[in-house]
Amino acid sequence: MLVEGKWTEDWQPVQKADEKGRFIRQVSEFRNWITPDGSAGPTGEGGFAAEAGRYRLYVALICPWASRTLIARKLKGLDAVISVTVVNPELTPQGWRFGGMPGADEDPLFGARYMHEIYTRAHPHYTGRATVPVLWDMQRNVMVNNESADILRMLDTAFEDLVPSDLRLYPAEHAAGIDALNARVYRMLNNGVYRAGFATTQGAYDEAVAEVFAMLDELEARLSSDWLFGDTVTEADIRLFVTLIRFDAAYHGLFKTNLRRIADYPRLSAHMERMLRLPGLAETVNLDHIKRGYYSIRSLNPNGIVPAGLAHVEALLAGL
Ligand SMILES: N[C@@H](CCC(=O)N[C@@H](CS)C(=O)NCC(=O)O)C(=O)O
Repeated sequence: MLVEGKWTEDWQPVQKADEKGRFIRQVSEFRNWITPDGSAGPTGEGGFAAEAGRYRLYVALICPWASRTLIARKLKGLDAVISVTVVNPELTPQGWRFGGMPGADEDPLFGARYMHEIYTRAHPHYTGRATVPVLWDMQRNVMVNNESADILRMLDTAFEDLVPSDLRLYPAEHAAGIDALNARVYRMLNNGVYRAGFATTQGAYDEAVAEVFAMLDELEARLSSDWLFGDTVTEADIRLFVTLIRFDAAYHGLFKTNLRRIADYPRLSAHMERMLRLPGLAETVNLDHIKRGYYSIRSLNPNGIVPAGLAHVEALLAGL
């Protein structure tokens, strides 16, 4: 991670653990919002007006948090408005790097080799991990935001004058319900799989796995209609999908969340497929990056061997 703007130690996936060996994720630091007129958003400072070609998203296709933002960009029709740079999915001793395999881009703005260089450009004395996604302002050369939950939400409304859309990912009538479900899905499932995978005690693992499958069971029972809220896709569906699509490919094996696969849940499988059929959405999924990225985490998989299986997920993607 970076300490006072200097890369100080080899990259380790476990960020922080509590006294019981439970994995703790770092809190994001850059929290400004793009808004239609540049006024300040719910957090951070103003000065980030919606403009075509001004902003860039740095993402990893392995990363569920980054994928949330890519999906919102697709569903809101913002491809031509916000550009994207994809990092290499294999984490190096210096964290994310650019280029080096199909589907991984070089950094077009600064020719950086590592993502942490983007952070020190934004903040020369930054202390913390150089995470993705990052939303970058190419006009002012500053980081707008590095919290995917914020980016997902701002993309729903920030560009509506430039690119009108009928789709509301966070509709007012379901806002409270979405917030309540998001909080539980985040804790028990999205981050729950990481808490299982990076647990350093049996007790922390047992607790996390139980929560992961309690939430999958609950969502399987709940999904009696196509979407989690109302009759169209919302951000709650996006936040569920990014974990479902990685589950059988990575979490089931590497993170040992192996009581059941998503393929064993008919409604969750159908939801995943429904998402994949939304226009453009499948372009945000790269199974090769997901597998190679997760299985490159040496502390969990010392020899870096990528498993062969997964015919069912590959067949689903191939058949779209
Ligand atoms: N709160 C952040 C979390 C992002 C995050 O943890 N990203 C991971 C990849 S999935 C990362 O970049 N990790 C790099 C590191 O820990 O050094 C968000 O949701 O945007």
